[in-house]
Amino acid sequence: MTPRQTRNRDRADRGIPEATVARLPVYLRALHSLQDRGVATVSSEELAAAAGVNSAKLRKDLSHLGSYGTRGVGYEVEYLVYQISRELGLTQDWVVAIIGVGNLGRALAGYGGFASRGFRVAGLLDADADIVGEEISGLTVEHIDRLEDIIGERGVSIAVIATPAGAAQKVCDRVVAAGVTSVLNFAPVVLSVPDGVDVRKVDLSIELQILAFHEQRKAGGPDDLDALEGAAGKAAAPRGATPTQYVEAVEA
Ligand SMILES: NC(=O)c1ccc[n+]([C@@H]2O[C@H](COP(=O)([O-])OP(=O)(O)OC[C@H]3O[C@@H](n4cnc5c(N)ncnc54)[C@H](O)[C@@H]3O)[C@@H](O)[C@H]2O)c1
Repeated sequence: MTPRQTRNRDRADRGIPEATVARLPVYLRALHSLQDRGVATVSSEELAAAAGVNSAKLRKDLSHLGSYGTRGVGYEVEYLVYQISRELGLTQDWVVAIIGVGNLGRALAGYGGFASRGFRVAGLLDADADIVGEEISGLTVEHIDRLEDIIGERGVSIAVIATPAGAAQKVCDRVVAAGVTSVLNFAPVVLSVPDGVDVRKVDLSIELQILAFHEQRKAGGPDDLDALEGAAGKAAAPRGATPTQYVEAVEA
């Protein structure tokens, strides 16, 4: 069993809800910014406000990690960063391959923030012979024909798909067949994957549409999110929800 599978099983055994897992990166980001400001301890109210959730939910989430804070003092920032990082599997390095090295793939390849968070880009792959061989951020773009070898040789565990929509499912099938069980999909298509494979989809146009909705509301449009949620027949997003929280609520 891989370390990731072991951790998932442990998490399932301890019954950490998926919704809690989805909020842990948000807490971590807030904690990192507290660390940057030299803050050593934080109350649940402060951390909850920084993360945009209510403090009761935050305390419940953190209790799943066995972290209860100290009455009157709060949580020790450094230790909480460690606990959440450990839970999310960020205390080890993850090897990432980016497939599709066009506008988006290049931007992702050049982003320095992955490495500092434990994600090492070890492969850039493309189908276009004109792009293959190009050097981007210290890596040479390789041909998609080498996908399976690269995944195996370099221990790739996360595939980032930045191909056009029409190519994404086939690429996904190949990475999954090669043993990758985590896919970050930027292509505007819903990928089908077997059980045991996690796909996260990033869609900036959805985020923009939600911001447009909030803009309209600020300008005196529909009063709140209920109309949109009602139309979609979905559960209510928290009032003042960030776009990401809104999407999570709508997708729940
Ligand atoms: N999720 C978002 O918010 C967001 C934002 C922008 C673009 N996108 C999507 O991301 C994808 C990439 O956008 P882009 O602007 O970089 O496009 P692009 O055309 O610049 O790049 C796509 C790259 O994929 C390569 N490619 C095509 N088929 C392939 C295959 N079978 N295997 C490997 N590589 C292949 C192409 O050669 C090209 O280099 C598109 O699907 C686009 O719709 C998503």
